[in-house]
Amino acid sequence: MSSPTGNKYTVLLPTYQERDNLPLIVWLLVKHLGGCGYNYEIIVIDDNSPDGTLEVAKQLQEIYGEDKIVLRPRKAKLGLGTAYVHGVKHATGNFIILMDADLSHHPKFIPEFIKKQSEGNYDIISGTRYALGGGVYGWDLMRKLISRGANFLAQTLLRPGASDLTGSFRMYRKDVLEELVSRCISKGYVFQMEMIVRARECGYTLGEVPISFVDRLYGESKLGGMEIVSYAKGLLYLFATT
Ligand SMILES: Nc1nc2c(ncn2[C@@H]2O[C@H](COP(=O)(O)OP(=O)(O)O[C@H]3O[C@H](CO)[C@@H](O)[C@H](O)[C@@H]3O)[C@@H](O)[C@H]2O)c(=O)[nH]1
Repeated sequence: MSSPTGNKYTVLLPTYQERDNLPLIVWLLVKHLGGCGYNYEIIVIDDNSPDGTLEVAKQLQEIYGEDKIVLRPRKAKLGLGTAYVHGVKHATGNFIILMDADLSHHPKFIPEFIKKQSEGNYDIISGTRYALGGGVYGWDLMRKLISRGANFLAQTLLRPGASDLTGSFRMYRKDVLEELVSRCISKGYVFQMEMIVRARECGYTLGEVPISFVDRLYGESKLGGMEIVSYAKGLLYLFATT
């Protein structure tokens, strides 16, 4: 079946300890991309998860095919930002979707990203929790405050022209993403914010789609104290240098 838009979409799924989430997120991606006739591939970038995530990914590859599920594992946990950079090198789509593998980002929004992109011919589509129609469900008050606070600080200091700077559900033109990762120095969660700052520097256009972010049911967040410190350092660095 040919893709309704004539494009190929690569989904990058970074995984660390996502054995229980991977089968469902992959099934939902197959349903919302393959089921709508889109040409797509899913690249799983696993960082040697001790829970056997890679073995589950191999089983999914047998079910859905090697052209649909591509495995690009790494030997150690090297950080979320670098996992995306690694995945981009292997992507064959002309649009690339970055998202979490823990079911916080529902694949049902991807056709909305695709529609928005084609309506405005945007370089980047960013899913936003912090604009009208978006939301966060399942986080405790502390986690909501951390996310809102980080976003507010970044908005105030960087004025980047995107309402959700810390979110990670986005779609990029491949050449745009390649250019941005070549400029980006962040390795961890702060990568998402730096990408938007670099996009503004390059003059790329950005459209937003409201999304609902739902906290994971299985497994645990990897956003610990060290990541928060590194986010704060990254924010100050971007404020001072851009
Ligand atoms: N390969 C790889 N994957 C990783 C790593 N660290 C995290 N991941 C994967 O990255 C995704 C997000 O990680 P979580 O730890 O589940 O993130 P979260 O707490 O739900 O954080 C969400 O909110 C943050 C703040 O808004 C976002 O910055 C973040 O991207 C994410 O959407 C998951 O698929 C997780 O397995 C890593 O070092 N390597």
